[in-house]
Amino acid sequence: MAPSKPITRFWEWGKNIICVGRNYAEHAKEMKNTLPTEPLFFLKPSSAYVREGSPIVRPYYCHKLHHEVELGVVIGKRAQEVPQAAAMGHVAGYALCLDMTARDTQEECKAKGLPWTLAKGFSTSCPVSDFIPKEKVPDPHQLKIWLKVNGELRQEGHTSAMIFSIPYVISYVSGIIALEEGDVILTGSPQGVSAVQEKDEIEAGIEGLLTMRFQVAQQKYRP
Ligand SMILES: O=C([O-])CC(=O)C(=O)O
Ligand SMILES: [Mg+2]
Repeated sequence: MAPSKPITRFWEWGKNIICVGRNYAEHAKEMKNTLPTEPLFFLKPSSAYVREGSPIVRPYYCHKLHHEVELGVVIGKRAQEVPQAAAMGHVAGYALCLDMTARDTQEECKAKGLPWTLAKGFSTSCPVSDFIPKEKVPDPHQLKIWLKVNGELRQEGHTSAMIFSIPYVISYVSGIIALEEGDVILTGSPQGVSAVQEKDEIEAGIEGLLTMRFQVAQQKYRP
């Protein structure tokens, strides 16, 4: 059944957040990762969304919280086993997303062969902008995305540099996970990821379309 809320507030729908990793060669290189031959992907829980006005909270177990600025693709129509040629017909629009990453935890998970959930799926790990309808974006592979910390430019990337295009990612993922209306695909981070501290101000944008700002806070809770 179609959700009754407008897709302009997709982050309230409780749908899937699918994240592609290592989709920009320069970022894979800075992380000393090999280039993927097929998209690498992982999930965040939908409760990971956070909106402007609320802080990004560094988890109590993390000492190296990294920002990754990424273009989010918002699915508008269920997609299962969709060929590349039809993939863009399943897109409702876009959003700017941050794939906040507990990098030290991720390194530990990689070394131990454990899943990345603690590193990628904690609450507030997916700051998200307003919805951008697809009509406003003639070509999603011609966007400049950027991120500043305390006014200093840290990331600047062009979506033309993606290794796997948006139609390919939709086609590939839809052959494994059925995509639903309101799902979002984070398309991977360009280079320049770096650590942020409590009280840091993160500003990110898609050139010519929108900007968003978040402050970093520290989780006080200990189990
Ligand atoms: O954290 C990573 O290594 C992968 C990732 O999310 C990205 O490349 O955007
Ligand atoms: Mg990422």
